[in-house]
Amino acid sequence: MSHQPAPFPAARFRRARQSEAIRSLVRENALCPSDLIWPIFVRDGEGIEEPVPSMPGVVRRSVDLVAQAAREAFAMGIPAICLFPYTDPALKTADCAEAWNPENLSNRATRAIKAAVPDMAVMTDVALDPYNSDGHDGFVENGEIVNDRTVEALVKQGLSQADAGADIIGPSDMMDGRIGALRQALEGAGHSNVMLLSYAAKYASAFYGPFRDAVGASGALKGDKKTYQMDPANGDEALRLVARDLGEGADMVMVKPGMPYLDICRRVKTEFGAPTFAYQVSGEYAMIQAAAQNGWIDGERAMLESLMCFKRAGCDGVLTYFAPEAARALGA
Ligand SMILES: NCc1[nH]cc(CCC(=O)O)c1CC(=O)O
Repeated sequence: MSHQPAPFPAARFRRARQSEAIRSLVRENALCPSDLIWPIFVRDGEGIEEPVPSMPGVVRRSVDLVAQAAREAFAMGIPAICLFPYTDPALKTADCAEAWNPENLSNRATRAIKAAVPDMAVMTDVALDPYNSDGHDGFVENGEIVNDRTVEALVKQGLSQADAGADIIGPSDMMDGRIGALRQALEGAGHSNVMLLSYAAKYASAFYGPFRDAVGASGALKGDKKTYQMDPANGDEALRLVARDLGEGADMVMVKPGMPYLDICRRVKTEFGAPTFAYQVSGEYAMIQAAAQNGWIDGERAMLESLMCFKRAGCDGVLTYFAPEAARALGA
């Protein structure tokens, strides 16, 4: 590509910005509802929609209302939903066995969505934090988050999600070796079509705060997640992790959080060309909503701009709590 434009006035860049018709002709990227994966929170009960205070506009839904929400989202062109369970503290045990209970909330919600909207892709989360009384994504032994025993549990969890009908399994735990172990187990169990969307470059971030409220893990979390999630100072390491996970059998990779890590999105897409997703996490959502509620920014414009920027950075799609609102704003 030549970076030497003709001298003024042969080149007037404003010509290409003079009207919406012209701007739309030269626009480099597009944002559509089909770029969006909608993360939702599932809770027990029936007919319940319970607001999450730190995420205005986001609710925890009972399974029956999850199915209804999926129907509405699919009608707006959103192709995938990602499930996060709000687990009753009484079900959190040292062995995290609820994580692979075929009747756990996540598996029931998967079956309900698949029954209501068979063509909607269901993505599930592999990590132990919703089931672990200390809020960590892995087992804790003598203050250490242990890797290999955790991977064995993650495999059981992933298999139970595949058995329930999940299309895409998203390991968000950041243990080493889990993608290879999951891929091998899925192949062995006849789930060769189940996809792995690896949270390959997941950072130890302050932007997950509202999510931990939403799944009831905030009070529970002892310490931090810095021994398994990435240091925000690192970029090259993200490329090594993506290479590793693609090599172990990931079909798609994710960068998380999103907006502060667009440089990582671009580097991952340019380097590997694999399906690349960003997670616009709870804290990013909360920032935009809070500023909009205060009248400090135009919430809809900020939402659409932030989502378009993921496309420009090379992402194929975005996990975002804004999915239904964005689809509506895009005219779905
Ligand atoms: N396995 C945990 C998990 N899965 C998704 C998120 C965060 C999502 C968000 O903030 O929106 C987290 C939080 C964490 O790592 O503590």
